[in-house]
Amino acid sequence: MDNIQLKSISKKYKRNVVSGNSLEYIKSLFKRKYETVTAVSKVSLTIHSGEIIGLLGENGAGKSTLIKLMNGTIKPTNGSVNVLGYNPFLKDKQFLSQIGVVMGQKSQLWWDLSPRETFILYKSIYNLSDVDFNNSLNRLLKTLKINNIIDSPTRNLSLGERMKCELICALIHHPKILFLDEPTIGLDFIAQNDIHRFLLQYKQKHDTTIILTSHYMNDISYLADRVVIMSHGNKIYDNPIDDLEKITKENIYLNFELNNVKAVVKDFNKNVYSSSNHRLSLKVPTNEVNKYIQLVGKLNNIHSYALKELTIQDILEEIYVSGVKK
Ligand SMILES: Nc1ncnc2c1ncn2[C@@H]1O[C@H](COP(=O)(O)OP(=O)(O)OP(=O)(O)O)[C@@H](O)[C@H]1O
Repeated sequence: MDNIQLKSISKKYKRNVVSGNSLEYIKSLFKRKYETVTAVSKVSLTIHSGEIIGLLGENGAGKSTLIKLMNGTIKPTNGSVNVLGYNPFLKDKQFLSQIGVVMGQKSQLWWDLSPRETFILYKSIYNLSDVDFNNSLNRLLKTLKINNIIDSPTRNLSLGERMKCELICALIHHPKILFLDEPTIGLDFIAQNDIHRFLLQYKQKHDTTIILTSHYMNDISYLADRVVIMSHGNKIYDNPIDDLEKITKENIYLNFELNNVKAVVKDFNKNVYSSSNHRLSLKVPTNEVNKYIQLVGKLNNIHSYALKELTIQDILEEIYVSGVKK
């Protein structure tokens, strides 16, 4: 079943423009000049129930704007958005009760309240019965293992503890869709892993649709069923993670130590992954490794070579970087 349908949506923002010199700046206080920024351009996307979508892209690529369009925070300039049968921007109560949102850079916890007190506020916002609230909270606390901290003021908690509490706020009412905008930002490796494990476990149990943005490739490669890459407001890639897995098996890095990389590099232009004075890394089809060793050996004296398997992160980085350069 489709949960989210975006049809050719665009979002343009008006941005105030001020030139560098101070006279222009003072003038602009009286007569403002604007430019139009296209944050999202004609994006179509269908997301099915229970999918985890990993949204990737450089800074300013349009990821947060896309999430805000899906959860109704902003209205598209063009195109249509349908989430669970609703126009999200109309903020129907029924719609809001079926989504949860975590914006990694914006807290939904009250700084001077304890997390438990904040959870109780959410209980009344979502109109949960005592039984539903207590069952849901106890289950979430048990899986996230943070029983011991939820009665301290939020300001005293670590970033990792706060993020786990943010997840409770977003999930206390069992939403069908969870929007996560950089949920692991600033977290150490252990806290990141805790969040990964929790999200996978939660999704398996509740079949929740999850839309996740992150700059950490391991968030995406560990969690996502499907990867969508944005660049300059456009969707440049949209494929299942299994496709990426296949590419990692079909290709391999062949790393050489050579006398003179320059003498070789031009003949392998499209295979070159990286090069320096004495090191050359080629990306080659896995079943043609011997052919490439022989070809390089004919052009230069090979000191040594080694093979390195590709990871999903390598492929994602490549697509991501080529999109940014365009
Ligand atoms: N409220 C706004 N007013 C004007 N411009 C905006 C507004 N919000 C976003 N933009 C611009 O739209 C573009 C896309 O921004 P967006 O926040 O969606 O990118 P992002 O991919 O989430 O970036 P990041 O990874 O840095 O969070 C950027 O150029 C940004 O400056």
